[in-house]
Amino acid sequence: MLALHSEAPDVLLTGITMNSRDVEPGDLYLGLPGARFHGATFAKDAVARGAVAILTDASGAVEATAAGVPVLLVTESPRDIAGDLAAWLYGTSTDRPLTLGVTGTNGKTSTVHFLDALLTQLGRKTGLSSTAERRIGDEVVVSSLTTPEAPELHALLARMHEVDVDAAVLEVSAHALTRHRVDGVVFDVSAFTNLSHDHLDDYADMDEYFEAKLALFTPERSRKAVVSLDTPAGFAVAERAGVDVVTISSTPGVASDWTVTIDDEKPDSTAFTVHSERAGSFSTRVPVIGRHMAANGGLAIAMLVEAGISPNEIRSVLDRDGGILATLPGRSVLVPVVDGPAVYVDAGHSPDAFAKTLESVRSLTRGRVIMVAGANGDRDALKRPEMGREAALGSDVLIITDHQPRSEDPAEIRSAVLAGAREAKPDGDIREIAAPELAIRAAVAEATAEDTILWAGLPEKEYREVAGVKIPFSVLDETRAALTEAGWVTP
Ligand SMILES: CC(=O)N[C@H]1[C@@H](OP(=O)(O)OP(=O)(O)OC[C@H]2O[C@@H](n3ccc(=O)[nH]c3=O)[C@H](O)[C@@H]2O)O[C@H](CO)[C@@H](O)[C@@H]1O[C@H](C)C(=O)N[C@@H](C)C(=O)N[C@H](CCC(=O)O)C(=O)O
Ligand SMILES: Nc1ncnc2c1ncn2[C@@H]1O[C@H](COP(=O)(O)OP(=O)(O)OP(=O)(O)O)[C@@H](O)[C@H]1O
Repeated sequence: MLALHSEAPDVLLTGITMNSRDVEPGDLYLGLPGARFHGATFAKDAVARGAVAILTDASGAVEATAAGVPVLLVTESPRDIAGDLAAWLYGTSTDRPLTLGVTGTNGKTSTVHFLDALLTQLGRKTGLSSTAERRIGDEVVVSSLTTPEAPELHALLARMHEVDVDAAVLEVSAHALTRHRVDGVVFDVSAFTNLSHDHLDDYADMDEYFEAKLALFTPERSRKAVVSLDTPAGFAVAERAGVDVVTISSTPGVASDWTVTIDDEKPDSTAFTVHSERAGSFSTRVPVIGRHMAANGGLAIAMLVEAGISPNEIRSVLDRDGGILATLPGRSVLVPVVDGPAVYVDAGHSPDAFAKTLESVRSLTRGRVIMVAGANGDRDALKRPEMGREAALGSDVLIITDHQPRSEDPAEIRSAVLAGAREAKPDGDIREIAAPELAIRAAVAEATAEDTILWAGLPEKEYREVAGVKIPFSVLDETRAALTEAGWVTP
């Protein structure tokens, strides 16, 4: 499959990358075909930055050869070997920290942040890769994709090993599995959270999306798996996984190795007990609302026990600290208001995420639930009416607004969400306010101290992408400003 394309002198490779902009001197540059470009187009740039060899396919051969360094030709799909090549070059098959991975439609980011917090509480040095953040110990690494491309991922693990990171916690997206980004990584423990409607722009149907996730649970990718039975897909993963599986459930009445039961729900935390026959009970809390978040916290604890960390050590740290001390970026963030409405912002952008967060908000609200919601452009359009439906069914007042239209017409996105909402609740109080800064102000104007406002669907970023342009915008700052202008005190 591999062929040397030029009269190649010996070269010493010290790194590997598939992005010309990230090339370091001594790197092997992978010039791979993509949706927009062929990576070989950037071969000369890569060499100018210090690439000492190029790997490409037949269609990239001419441009790669013109760059003047040895070229390796891969006749079939070169992406398929990138992970193994990177693992070999960086030695990450053996020299890497304890590696934990989480996949599923929702709860990946939350679970890896719970894992990271708990490991830190246990005195372990951690590395983390999530949608929200990428970090090696205290060193922050810039991230764009949820799961980095294989060469970047292996470099990350190698660097973690170099600086004595004890455990790496990684979010594994379906795209990462489909696109070979985690190839060459064998997770010590991997986990499955749930499966619900999302990403049907990238996958033909839910079956294909499920198969993408299932690929994590093979001996090439995982040693052991903790699988949540909270959605029907969990049962199918447990049945079809090619590795040892232990199951966990937060659904009453479902038999599983680990169970999560809710003990208490507060506006700023959820107390729960996670139990297994072998490890006993852990009664603790997560600093965020929702039974689903307790399920994620229980999953994190179960993963650490299954990874071999002593249950008693975990129990004593949880008791000492009063729970898992995580800060979840943008996930059900409580905006403090003195004697006012409870206000949350949540990054959830799928029908099930809306439903779960609304359910927990409802159980904590004496008055009305006022929701500000929107959907993003250039992503699965089929889920928009379903998001509208869940939003309408779970709230008393629903304000549909613009989030990140990206290249799409925002009015069309709103109208799809509105259609689902109005169909589900024809007599509901459902409004359309395009500008998000006005939508949150309308929600605040409506709210009494007994009510809860939930603004869901926008990540905690410093911008919104509109017509391809990133406009400065902070969902948290905007919410605080709206509350202050309305006379509420926000400490
Ligand atoms: C569908 C998909 O995943 N596409 C990713 C993919 O694009 P591509 O292979 O089509 O690449 P391309 O842009 O045509 O470029 C071809 C090649 O030239 C290289 N290049 C390109 C330009 C340049 O100046 N130099 C250079 O070397 C690129 O690195 C690439 O290897 O490789 C690019 C480089 O790594 C990624 O930026 C791009 O992610 C796009 C932006 C994306 O939106 N991905 C989403 C769908 C995604 O992966 N999301 C999941 C999370 C989903 C979730 O759970 O919410 C994720 O893990 O992030
Ligand atoms: N276990 C769960 N079940 C259902 N919904 C959940 C669960 N955990 C979190 N959510 C909802 O999904 C939203 C996103 O959570 P999180 O960021 O942890 O998921 P994710 O899988 O990383 O998603 P993404 O990478 O697409 O942001 C949360 O803000 C919450 O609304």
